Amino acid sequence: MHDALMAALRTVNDPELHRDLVSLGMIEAAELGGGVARVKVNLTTPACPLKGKIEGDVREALLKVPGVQDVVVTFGAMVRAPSQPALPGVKHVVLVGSGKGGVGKSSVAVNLAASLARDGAKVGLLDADVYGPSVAHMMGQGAARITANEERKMLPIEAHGVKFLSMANLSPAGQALVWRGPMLHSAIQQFLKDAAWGQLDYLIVDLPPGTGDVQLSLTQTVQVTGAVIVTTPQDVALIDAARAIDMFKKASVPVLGIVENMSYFVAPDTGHTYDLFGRGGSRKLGEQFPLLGEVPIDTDVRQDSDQGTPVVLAHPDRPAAAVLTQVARNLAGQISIRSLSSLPDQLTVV
Ligand SMILES: Nc1ncnc2c1ncn2[C@@H]1O[C@H](COP(=O)(O)OP(=O)(O)OP(=O)(O)O)[C@@H](O)[C@H]1O
Repeated sequence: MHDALMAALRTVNDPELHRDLVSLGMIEAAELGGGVARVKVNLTTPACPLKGKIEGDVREALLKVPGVQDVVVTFGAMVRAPSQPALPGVKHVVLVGSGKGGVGKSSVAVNLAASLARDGAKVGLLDADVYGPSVAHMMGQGAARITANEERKMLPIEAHGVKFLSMANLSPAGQALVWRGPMLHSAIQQFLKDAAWGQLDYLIVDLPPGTGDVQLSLTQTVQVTGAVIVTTPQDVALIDAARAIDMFKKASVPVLGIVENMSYFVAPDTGHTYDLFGRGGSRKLGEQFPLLGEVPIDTDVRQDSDQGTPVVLAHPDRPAAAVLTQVARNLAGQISIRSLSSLPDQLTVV
């Protein structure tokens, strides 16, 4: 009967990876007892954007097998590392960049990290926006100070299920750090390599805006899975975003997708939607990059940040939070696609 179940499961494709669940090695167990088929599917990320669809397709396929009256699908998840993991213990480093400042890059980075962690992934967040580190404040840990373990490695601070490091937690509160190029390079190296990140599925890196030394230094320091570009819809922001895309291209960093932030505003009193900056402009950046989501302007995004809890956790039902959650899942899906496209045709079959 196991064979019959597996044969049926071979007809179910992962909708994003376009290969069947069996050859992808995603079926951990499949058994039939008392007319009930019990299947455990191991997803390629706990933040799988298409979990519901996979469950429906598995159910439909198994109900066609003679003797199956009911189907129980359970899920596990294991994020697969690329052939060359980014850092020891860290599977994927994802850069969050923007061409220009103030487009909401840090807000997106923080909410991506919190959302992936809430979905069950092991997540780190590195604030490499050394000129304006805001992650610590947005995580409600502006006053925390970084300590070291017995191996003299920096211990990331933990909040909202995310481990993070920020320059803001090194310097006395409210004081700016003045860094020059080589110091910046070594500071970022240390944050990446001399920190006790432990086991991480995703290390999200909030880059400084623009296309300067820090961004390049990072792409040369570790094997990066890819970059997310945050932009707003107006032409000036898009021109700068195109420049950032070009920088990543030259550094051989794949662009995993675009996030259009402050895309539109829904008036709370009338429900009217206003495209303040000309919504949808990021599609002009080219069809070749997935649009991970269009995030509306929502005062809760700012207020929750100021109060130290990302909006995806503080107000998950707000439209902006729902989009940001979907952006995180779409990103996780893109990372799975990237990691699996480099794997052989046939993986372990149970
Ligand atoms: N979708 C949104 N709705 C409302 N406010 C937002 C939204 N996104 C970001 N903001 C607010 O806009 C301001 C700038 O956001 P943020 O600091 O994330 O931008 P940034 O691109 O990282 O900026 P910098 O270039 O300074 O690093 C913050 O006050 C933030 O709370």
